[in-house]
Amino acid sequence: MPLPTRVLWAERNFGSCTRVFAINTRHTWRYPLYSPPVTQNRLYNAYPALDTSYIKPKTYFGLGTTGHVESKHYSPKHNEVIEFLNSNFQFPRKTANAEELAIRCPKCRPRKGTYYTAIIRTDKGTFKCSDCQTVGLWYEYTRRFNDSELSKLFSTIESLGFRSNFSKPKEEIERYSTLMKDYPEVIKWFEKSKGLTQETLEIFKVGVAKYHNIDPSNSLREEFCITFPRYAPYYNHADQIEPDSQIVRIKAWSTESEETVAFDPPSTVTGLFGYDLVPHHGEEIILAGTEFDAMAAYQETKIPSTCLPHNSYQLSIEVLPLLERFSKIYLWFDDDVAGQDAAEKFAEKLGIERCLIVKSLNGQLDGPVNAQQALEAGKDLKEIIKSAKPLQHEQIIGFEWLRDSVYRELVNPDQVQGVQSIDLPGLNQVLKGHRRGELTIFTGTTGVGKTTVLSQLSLDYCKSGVNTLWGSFEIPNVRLAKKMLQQFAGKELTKENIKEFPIWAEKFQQLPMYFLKFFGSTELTKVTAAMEHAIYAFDVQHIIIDNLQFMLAEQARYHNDRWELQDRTVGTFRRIATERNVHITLVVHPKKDEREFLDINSIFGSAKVTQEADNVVILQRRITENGEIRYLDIKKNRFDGTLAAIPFEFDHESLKIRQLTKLDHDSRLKIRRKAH
Ligand SMILES: Nc1ncnc2c1ncn2[C@@H]1O[C@H](COP(=O)(O)OP(=O)(O)OP(=O)(O)O)[C@@H](O)[C@H]1O
Repeated sequence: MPLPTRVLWAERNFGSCTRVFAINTRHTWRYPLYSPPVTQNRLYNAYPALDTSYIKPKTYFGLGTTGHVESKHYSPKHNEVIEFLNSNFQFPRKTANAEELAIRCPKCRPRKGTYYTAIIRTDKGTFKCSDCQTVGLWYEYTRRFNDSELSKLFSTIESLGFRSNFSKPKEEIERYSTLMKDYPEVIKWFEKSKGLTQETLEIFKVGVAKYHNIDPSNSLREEFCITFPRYAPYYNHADQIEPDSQIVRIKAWSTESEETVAFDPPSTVTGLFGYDLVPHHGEEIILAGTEFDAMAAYQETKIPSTCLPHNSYQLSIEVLPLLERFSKIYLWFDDDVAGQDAAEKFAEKLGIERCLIVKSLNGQLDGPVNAQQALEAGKDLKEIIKSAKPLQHEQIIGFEWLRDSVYRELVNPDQVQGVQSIDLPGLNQVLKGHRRGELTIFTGTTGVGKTTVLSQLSLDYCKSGVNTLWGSFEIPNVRLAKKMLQQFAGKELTKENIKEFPIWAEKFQQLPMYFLKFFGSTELTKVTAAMEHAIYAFDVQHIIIDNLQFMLAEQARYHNDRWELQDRTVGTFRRIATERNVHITLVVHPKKDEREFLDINSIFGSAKVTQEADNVVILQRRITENGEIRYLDIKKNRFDGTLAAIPFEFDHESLKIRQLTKLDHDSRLKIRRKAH
């Protein structure tokens, strides 16, 4: 398809995706070709024949951020309405009248039945909703669209790197599924251990390929992998109504280590597993936890099924537009504490009136906890899905929900305790785990290693699926990310081994780790707005603020104002932690204190700081004749009161700390005592 006019673009990195402002030069840059801005992939989807000579990358033209069509009297050009609807994943539907399309109303969301209650004229862009009776011009349609939550741009959060193209030619990627038939042993494995048929694998275009396993515990070798493709709608020509589908991302999963080896490309792109199976007029979909669950659910119920795009409970903003068209969404995650928490959170995000929560246990005390296990155990998945229920309103709780939740907590005490640290098992013994909804105050003298330890710990939890947001107000993100990458790789990356950098970086990029772009003194309202957005857009569960003093620097004129501001800030973080159910770790410097060991009163500010906290951790340094010993000293633990100091040593190569065994610790102290 020829490009209608010259197009320039301005590219900016927003969160985990690159957004492209496409600007139609024929209209003297008055409005972007797409409104709101589209991702690079979407621009290419719409214009596969896009000539790169038309494009001036990485230039920001300073248009209004959402790029509204400016005039009320503007009438859309030929095909502009369809292109706009398609590029914003509106999935318009044909009607008896060739000039009219059925669309979702930009204003209302009907409580029952289909969402496609509005009609839009393809030539004028005027629309009318039969449900709420709203009538509007094209200008109003685009404006409502731009004002919606989904289209708000986000410029305060970044993730690392952004390779968004495949590592191999697309034709090769598309061939993966055809290779599966040459591996009967793999097909048999799916049948025997997962209960999934060859037909299901073919329907979902599951394939095989070799990918590098770059997990730190494995050598950097290629592994035989199962490939699960993610599909996105694709439009071949400007007036196409029913889209085709194309592969936009591959998840490579090793049968040997039973873990995800790679995402190709690593950066998040709009696309979902099995999305190509949804009929154009489809009204319902099952959103399961993993590909195995999605395939099991589809195989038994024949309802189109997909799964979460990442390996954690994260429903990122990129895929939300793909789910907007459905009036019924079944959320089928593990029937345990974490899975049901996620189901409730996602139901709120997607709209509780259209979500039904599926519980595999179905009130049973034990048994299979997800769709794939239910299939393997010979359960009737159709019956399970029939008993799915909507989320209760948050202020009205039914006894049945309470009963299930209490039961889940009783049988999964470890999950209630929180995510366990792999690097520092001693911390699990004291704090019992990393829980949502808590506020941790972290302190220690200058240069004792606060950032280093928090970087390692946050990485540790993030690897276990805790979506994390870092607010580093003292050191720039690049330096923090470099430290984190070194800890992740377990070694220093230098000029000599720079070849390994892309491999580690790509693996790192797949972690749900985000960074606030702020640096130095920043207003609290700006920080909290960015935190709120990250919680919504990336399902962030852990936020680290390093540190309070740098964030508030020079914002208060007098000493007392400073304390008042600090108290107010801590109070606000406390409220966000509780209300939004996220763990906030706040680094606070101690008062000037020369004593060898700090205590809870050494923390800068008023007593409110430690009163508001659920946990207080002090990084201590004890000088001995045999060098020094550092400790993670837990001074407050609201969960169960256990307090202890965990001694550790530091490895300069990996920048990681390692807990000292009791023997090591005692022998170091003994030398000290002997010396006295
Ligand atoms: N346990 C340790 N032993 C020796 N060196 C360490 C240890 N932990 C961190 N370091 C090194 O000390 C330096 C300072 O560490 P870091 O920035 O983590 O300290 P901090 O307490 O956050 O500092 P600040 O008070 O300035 O915020 C870094 O170069 C780091 O590699």
